[in-house]
Amino acid sequence: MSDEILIWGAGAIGGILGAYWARAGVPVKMVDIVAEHAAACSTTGLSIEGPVEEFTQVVPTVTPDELTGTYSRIVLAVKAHATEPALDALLPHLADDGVILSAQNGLNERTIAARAGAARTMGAFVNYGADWHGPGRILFGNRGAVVVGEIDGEIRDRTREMHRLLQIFEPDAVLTTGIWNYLWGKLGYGAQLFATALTPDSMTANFADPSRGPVLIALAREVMAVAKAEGIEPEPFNGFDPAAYMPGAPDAAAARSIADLAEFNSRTAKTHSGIWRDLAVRKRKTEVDPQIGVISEIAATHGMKTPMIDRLVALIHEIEDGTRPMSADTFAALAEAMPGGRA
Ligand SMILES: NC(=O)C1=CN([C@@H]2O[C@H](COP(=O)(O)OP(=O)(O)OC[C@H]3O[C@@H](n4cnc5c(N)ncnc54)[C@H](OP(=O)(O)O)[C@@H]3O)[C@@H](O)[C@H]2O)C=CC1
Ligand SMILES: CC(C)(CO)C(=O)C(=O)O
Repeated sequence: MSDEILIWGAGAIGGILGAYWARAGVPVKMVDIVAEHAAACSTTGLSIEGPVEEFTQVVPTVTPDELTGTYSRIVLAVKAHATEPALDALLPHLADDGVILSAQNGLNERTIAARAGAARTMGAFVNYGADWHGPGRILFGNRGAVVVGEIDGEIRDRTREMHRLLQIFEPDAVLTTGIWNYLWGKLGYGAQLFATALTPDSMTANFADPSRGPVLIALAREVMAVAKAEGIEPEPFNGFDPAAYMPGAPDAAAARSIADLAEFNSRTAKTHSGIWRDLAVRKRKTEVDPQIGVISEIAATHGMKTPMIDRLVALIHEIEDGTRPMSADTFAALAEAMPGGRA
């Protein structure tokens, strides 16, 4: 069995982790389906670009069909809708007593636990900003919250070890007994980010637009109400304040969180979300179903309705299908689902 940490998905999130760990001398290997990217990382090196830090680091990287061996620690960093196909190829390489760490947006830990077993699943919440710019090139746009924890809340030796490893990359990384609280917080923020991608505008331009604030607030309120029904107590991070969107919270608190998110996102070199990038640059499907659609499925188990989320998912699909543009009008179409009608 190999001692190397295996990173499955060497894109924006996984590639940065791999470059930092390799530079620190941590044995690491990456796996990615983009053969040109794997070749560049292994030979000329992976260039981390942007305002946080710039360096080039060789990181051994292979395509899934080239991988051999068994690994005790695998970091999964593919988009949420690639989780199942990635697991098909990954599971034969996971040691019986090994663990998969999900470094993704969404509730992928549920999918991983169903396939790999709960004992072989660990959760992470990542909010640093990064974009894959081409083979061997990743923009590190900004530092952001990084949190790790077991899905059953216990802290084990392996959890402490993963926390120590994450601190090599992000010194402020947090070790938590409540990883689901962070993942649900990110779902609320994630819904807002999907809404910003209905338009061509930057994340910060969306959060700073007074006419869009009420829509972004209504979306997060819907997600936080579902979190509450699930018995989750979402955690705040980088300007997103879950308490501000909880049932009964004053409008002023929500408005303050929106202003804080405008401010946080004004300081990144990654101006637009990964969702916007999938739609506008990569021209491909987004993670909307496993990341956002799942919220209405969970809401239904509590007898709750999520009209804003449902409308958001439908609008993103229409952009993916080319039947709607990314525009202010498309954002306005989301506003029509607000409680009481338009903002
Ligand atoms: N980028 C960011 O700033 C942030 C992203 N996240 C989350 O992190 C997760 C990863 O996103 P991100 O790094 O941006 O995505 P990227 O698309 O940049 O990276 C994922 C990489 O994995 C590759 N891949 C896809 N399927 C497989 C597979 N089956 N086996 C191996 N490799 C595969 C992709 O190839 P291909 O492109 O060809 O599909 C791509 O190179 C997502 O859930 C995202 O929402 C969270 C916080 C911030
Ligand atoms: C904007 C960001 C980086 C926030 O973490 C993100 O999650 C995304 O690009 O989808």
